[in-house]
Amino acid sequence: MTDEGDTETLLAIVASLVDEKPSSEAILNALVESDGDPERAAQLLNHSHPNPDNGGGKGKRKRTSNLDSWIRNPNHTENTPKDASSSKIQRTSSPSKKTTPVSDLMTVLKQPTQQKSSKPRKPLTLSTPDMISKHTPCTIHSSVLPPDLASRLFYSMEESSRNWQRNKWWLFDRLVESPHRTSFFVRKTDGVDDDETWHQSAQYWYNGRVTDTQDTFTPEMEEACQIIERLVTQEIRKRSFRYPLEWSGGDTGSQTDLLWRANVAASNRYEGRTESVGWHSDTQTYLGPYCTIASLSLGTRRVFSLREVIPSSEAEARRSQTFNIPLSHNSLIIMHASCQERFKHSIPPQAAMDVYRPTHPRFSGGPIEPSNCRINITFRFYRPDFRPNSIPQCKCGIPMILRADMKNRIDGQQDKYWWTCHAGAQNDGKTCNMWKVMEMEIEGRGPTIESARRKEATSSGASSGALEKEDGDGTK
Ligand SMILES: O=C(O)CCC(=O)C(=O)O
Ligand SMILES: [Fe+2]
Repeated sequence: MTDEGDTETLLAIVASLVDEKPSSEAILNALVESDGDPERAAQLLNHSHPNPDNGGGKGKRKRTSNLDSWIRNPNHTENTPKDASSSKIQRTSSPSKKTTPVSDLMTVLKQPTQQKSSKPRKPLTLSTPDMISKHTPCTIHSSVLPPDLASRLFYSMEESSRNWQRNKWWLFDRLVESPHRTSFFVRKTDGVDDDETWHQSAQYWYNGRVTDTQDTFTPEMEEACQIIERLVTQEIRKRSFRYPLEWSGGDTGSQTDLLWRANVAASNRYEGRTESVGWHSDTQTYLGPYCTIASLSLGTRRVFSLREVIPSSEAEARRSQTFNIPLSHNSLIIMHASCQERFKHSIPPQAAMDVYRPTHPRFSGGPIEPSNCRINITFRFYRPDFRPNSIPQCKCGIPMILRADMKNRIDGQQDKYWWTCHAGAQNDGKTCNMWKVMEMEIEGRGPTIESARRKEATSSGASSGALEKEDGDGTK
């Protein structure tokens, strides 16, 4: 996972800007006080109380035009942690001494900052499917698998996940580590075609770390996937609005066709109430724009938080709202199109947590074994038009990653995506900093909802004939 927790990102950045490391608690408090701005938080920690709005206090550091050099060459001054009283910012488990959970430059650039003068709004708990559909681009589905399959899947994943690794990658000059264990799986029988190159994409999940892992769906995952694919397809068909850049391939209109298929899955293990994943949106390198992700919860109930990133153009007019959604065993949350473009999500640490008691024993006649573990499986449809050999490479010679420009999005019609260098994650923080705008048509990607509509208009004679471009075949 390339964009591990944004709160962790902020923690590491602030830590890199101060001389003596304050506690995570002190950094979080400073971040709360500075509305999530790492530079201001570092100033608060370095000085007693500079006021950036009236010219700054003594030693106020000038923001350089290049954030990268700003992060790499902090002008350290004295360090006086400020003990702020309230903390509405999402707390995550404390970073370890050697490693600090974080991410990459583009994540930093896309921080969901709050309005300068306003206090964060109180989080709203969404406890019913209707509330979730009303406030977010998600739908929730409880008891999605037959109970015995859900139990079998939980047991098998719980057992194998004991050996899963924590993701490790470089952020600037420090090695950081995810506050949970994770693993990536490729489907044996790719639901879309016979292409086996999805195995290459596993490397991306581990932040570019070369790995021999060739995990494929277990029989229980395959069984669950077949149920989930049908449900996701039904839910997509029910959506009243489809975004122009959504994938439209394979939709013949037949009700038995599957619009959405999972060809990979990523799984996370959260032990106890403190393991977490910080604020992030999922990188869209192989998912493409306006993707749909189906996330299955097994084991202990944890809260899933969503928070809208307010576009810069609306920052003065409205404030972001955090939504908390409790996810119980055997529930599926579908993050529909626009969720990765508009919202960040997280699994925050909790003050308390109920132990999970499986309905079925691990072995017939065996005892019920309570657990404090949550397993999450995100079933993902990697698009044929974003297959590994179509991903541009940066000057470092490795595949770039794709991100939506969340802060500058407009209306879902003309939004931008950026390809950016990702080498630094595994290269002692060294990156070529290359980036470029993703251009669907020029890169020959599709078919999309938009290109399918144009094709239909052209073939029905409704078009003026100006739109004659063929859709890409997705193999580039
Ligand atoms: O555990 C979850 O529900 C969320 C996991 C997640 O956000 C991810 O794997 O990208
Ligand atoms: Fe995610």
